[in-house]
Amino acid sequence: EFYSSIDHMTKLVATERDLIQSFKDYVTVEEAHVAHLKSCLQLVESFPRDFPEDLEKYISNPLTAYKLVRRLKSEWMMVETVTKLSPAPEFLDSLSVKFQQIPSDEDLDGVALGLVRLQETYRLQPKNILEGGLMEVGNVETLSTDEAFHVATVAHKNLKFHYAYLWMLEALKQLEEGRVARVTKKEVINFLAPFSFQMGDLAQAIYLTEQLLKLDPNDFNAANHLKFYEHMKESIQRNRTETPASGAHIYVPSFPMEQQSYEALCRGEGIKMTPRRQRALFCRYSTGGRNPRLIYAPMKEEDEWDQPQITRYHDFISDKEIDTIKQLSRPKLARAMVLDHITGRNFSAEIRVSKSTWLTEDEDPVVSRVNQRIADVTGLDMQMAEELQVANYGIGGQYEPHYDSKLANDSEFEAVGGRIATTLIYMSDVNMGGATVFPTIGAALQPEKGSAVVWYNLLQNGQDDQRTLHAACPVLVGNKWVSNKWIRERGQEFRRRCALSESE
Ligand SMILES: O=C(O)CCC(=O)C(=O)O
Ligand SMILES: [Fe+2]
Repeated sequence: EFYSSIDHMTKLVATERDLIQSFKDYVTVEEAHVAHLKSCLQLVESFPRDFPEDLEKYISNPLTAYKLVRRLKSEWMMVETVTKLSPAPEFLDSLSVKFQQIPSDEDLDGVALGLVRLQETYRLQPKNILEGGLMEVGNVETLSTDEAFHVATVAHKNLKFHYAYLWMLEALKQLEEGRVARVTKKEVINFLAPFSFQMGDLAQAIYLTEQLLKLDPNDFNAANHLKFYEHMKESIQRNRTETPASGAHIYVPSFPMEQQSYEALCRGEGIKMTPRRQRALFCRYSTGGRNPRLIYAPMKEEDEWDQPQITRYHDFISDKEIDTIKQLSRPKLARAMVLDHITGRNFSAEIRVSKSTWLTEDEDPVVSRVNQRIADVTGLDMQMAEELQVANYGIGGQYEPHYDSKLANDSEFEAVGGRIATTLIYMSDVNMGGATVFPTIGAALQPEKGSAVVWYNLLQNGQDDQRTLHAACPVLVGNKWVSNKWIRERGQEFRRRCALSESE
């Protein structure tokens, strides 16, 4: 599928351009064909049409007989051939091959759902989206009535009722303004009227159902619904204490605290760093403990967080190295999987929407160079580290809160231990959204192209550090590329010493 990676989506632009050209070529050939048909028509129209009463006499002229038979045998046979001729079979064939590159229904719903997910996280109304919220990148887009209707139905199918409602209202508003659309007012109101009731807006349900009856006075369903709504209204007015049945169906999603905190952090709210603690965060040049490779080119090291320590290395990787890594990954990118702790199987899920792949050192010297640099700045042993993972996030691309260290059922676990540390390399800036956030501690890291952040997932006593729960916020505008390097416990015994106390 396309929607989970912007990189793959860009290919669709080429696909569309290609389709336009092919279709144009095809129409040219069809036009030539029609011109040919017209000339045939002209020819047959010149045939005699006024025959004398006495056909027998007429046909007994051998020249006439000859001409008639010849016409039927030759000209009409030609017409038969020409009309049966498929003018451009090769074009039709190539077109059907190209159609295979057209996104699936799943893709279409995926991008719509991505949009709704962004709305949820960043609290965006349709208005914010249509009137410039996303225009920073300089391309002004808006949604047509049919598109608004589609987004609404996808949101509804995915139980995102709040946004389904708002987009459906937007579609209706556009129709009332007289916009031309394939969807009709009746279809929209048919959806919206009972939906208004479910959303707790009885007055609107009544108003809309009346509109339906105006459009079609014989609408039996609408008449019945209206009776029911009127009855509800009366009973509410009669007995104000009676809880209105409207609203009974409202789906109120209850997010666990962590989820709320995650979304707030993504919006740039709720960052828990006191000024006092902030003053204790520093920037310095690091030689990785007099590492010979860093002595002459020390790393720009910055404290991002204190408890637990999260460190950022600026200019960790060059633009050229990034280009190479992207180039190596592009053909291999596939939808990222998550591990099911119960079955031990990998599966694709909305909680992780991105495409990823792994790069080995034999693929290019850049991979070993980057791995070496990770070893140099962390001072950890790379023998048991996982290969370099590269990920590209698509529209609404995200990774919901998780622990990198959680690797139940990992067969390697016994041999090489848990993921003691994570190095996350940002290979792009992101225009809007896409931060890496830590909901438990209230930290948010902005992607900065070329920088890398490092943290320990395990405490010094080897247990999971619960504070390292983290997430990749949905990308709102932009194309996010990252690389992950997970370093395993085994081999670090002499690099990172065990703690003396239980909880360090
Ligand atoms: O992309 C990010 O910001 C974080 C990615 C992440 O946490 C992961 O892939 O495990
Ligand atoms: Fe992670």
